[in-house]
Amino acid sequence: MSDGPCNRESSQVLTETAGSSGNVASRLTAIAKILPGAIAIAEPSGPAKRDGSDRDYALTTFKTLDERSTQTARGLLASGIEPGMRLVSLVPFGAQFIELVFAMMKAGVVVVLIDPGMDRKHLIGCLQEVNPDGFLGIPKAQAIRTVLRSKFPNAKRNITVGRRWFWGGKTLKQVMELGDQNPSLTLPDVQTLDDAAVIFTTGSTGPPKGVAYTHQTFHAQIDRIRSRYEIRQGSRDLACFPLFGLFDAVMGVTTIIPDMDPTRPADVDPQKLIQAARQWEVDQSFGSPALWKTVTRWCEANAVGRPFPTLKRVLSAGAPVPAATLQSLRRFVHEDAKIETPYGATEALPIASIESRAVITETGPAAAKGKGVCVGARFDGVRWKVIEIDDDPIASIDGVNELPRGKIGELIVSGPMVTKRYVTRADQNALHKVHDESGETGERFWHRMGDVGYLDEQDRFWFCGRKAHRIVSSRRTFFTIPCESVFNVDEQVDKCALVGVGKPGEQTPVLVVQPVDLSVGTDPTRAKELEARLRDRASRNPLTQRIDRFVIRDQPLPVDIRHNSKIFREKLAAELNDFVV
Ligand SMILES: Nc1ncnc2c1ncn2[C@@H]1O[C@H](COP(=O)(O)OP(=O)(O)OP(=O)(O)O)[C@@H](O)[C@H]1O
Repeated sequence: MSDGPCNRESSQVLTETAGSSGNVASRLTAIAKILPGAIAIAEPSGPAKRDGSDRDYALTTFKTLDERSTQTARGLLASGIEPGMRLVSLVPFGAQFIELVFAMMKAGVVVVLIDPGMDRKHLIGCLQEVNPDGFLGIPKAQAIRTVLRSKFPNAKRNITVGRRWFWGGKTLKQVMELGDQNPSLTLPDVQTLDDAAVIFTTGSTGPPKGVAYTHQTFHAQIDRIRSRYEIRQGSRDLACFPLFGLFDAVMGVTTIIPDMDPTRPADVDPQKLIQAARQWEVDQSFGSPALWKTVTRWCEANAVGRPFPTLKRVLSAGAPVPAATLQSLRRFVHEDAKIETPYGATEALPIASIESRAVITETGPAAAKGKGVCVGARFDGVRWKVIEIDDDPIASIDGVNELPRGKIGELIVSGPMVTKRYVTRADQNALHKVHDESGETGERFWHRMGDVGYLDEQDRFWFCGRKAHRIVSSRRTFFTIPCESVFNVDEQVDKCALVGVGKPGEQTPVLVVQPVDLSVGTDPTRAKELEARLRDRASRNPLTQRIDRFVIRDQPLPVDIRHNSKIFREKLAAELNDFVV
């Protein structure tokens, strides 16, 4: 497969990165030199005004962000923390979070980032497996860590962000004082291939996996995101997806921290976003599909005109975004806005992207007929193949059977943004990494995304669901996304999930439906009406003809915490299997 037009851009990307030090945090220092007085972060301070007028914000310039993170990095090193140590960040998203992540990276620390909203059992398991050298966290987090300390035998370097109570370690204030007292302490010389972070997957297919990020991974991500989305210094981003604040800072973009609970994006108050967007003339925003659904629903019911007139770049990732949501959102943002849906995974990001107009006019209507969700064309430097589905490890690329265009299989990817290994649940490495001795790709391995779909004639990927969620009956395989799309077009269906009951090979597909009006689930007459309509839809499409079991719920479907958008189909399947057994 040729890289075609990507080659020119790749050399440009390489040149851009080559000039900087290996440490991704050095990009912040470079930006601070160019834009010292520009605002890096604006964070609401005090409550929103009742009349919706301008509110107060605490401001951090790029110069301050860079200087303070350097001072803290020196303090970390002076307090005995060594490059390469793993420190867990347990600081809520905000200006301080961004500053501390840069400080840890400048000190050469491997930053462990974990979703605070993650299921408690998984959270403790993930942290235990990561075996951290310490925790940098707010008092509440340190108190819990102290109670559980036997689970973290190596966690000796603990820093409290705020007041320290009955546990040991230093406070951030003490660390910063140490930094101040050691102004000539040299920061480590970090290489691009050194580990920078451990970031966890969302856990849609079992407990979250800890992914090792090198500085190179971040460099590759930043270069591609900036170049494909034409992100310029001076932009203002309403960062509804916390990690994007880190990218903003190194791209010279101002991060406006929204007044919302980042662990519950679907519960965002759209009026607060509108107010912030107006006050800051925000031109960019990143949020999950569930967040944009909440926003568009509110705007449809309440908004007059365009509530986000300056918003020209909207990014939404993590799960498919329905064409209807995109179409609706277009009415509320700048008329020339680009609404992009990047596709990728914690292990490999970004892989592909598609703009809303292509979805609305072309790929969305095809998706509604069960063709899958087109996630677009690949990013510069990405290589991809669709191979025959296999649930076992594949040791070498020589052992894969590549499928022709249009055939559904599993997607494998390679490129500089693709991470090499899991550091927790390390057994998953064999199932997800494929060696490529030829090194033709520039990398010596491929990552199996765990997603199924196909490539079209324009080399775009059509996502058909997770490999682990496919339903294998005695007659055929059902892929979740194409089947569900056939039912999602019903105006009474909010979301639905196709899950399998029984053993793989003998599974029966069951469609579990979350109606728009949940009370339908407790009203047998209306539930029967909805079921009859869905049955009719099923019978009219060859893909869904064999689906004849429907469950109409009176509760929302379980979804992930990070995006509120990925349906936890495994939980549903377990519930149904228990029920049937
Ligand atoms: N634009 C998109 N459209 C559809 N699905 C997407 C998109 N972007 C990401 N995804 C889905 O999200 C997955 C990556 O999510 P993430 O890395 O957060 O963890 P996860 O895969 O949900 O969890 P786990 O790997 O632990 O099961 C992709 O493999 C894909 O299934």
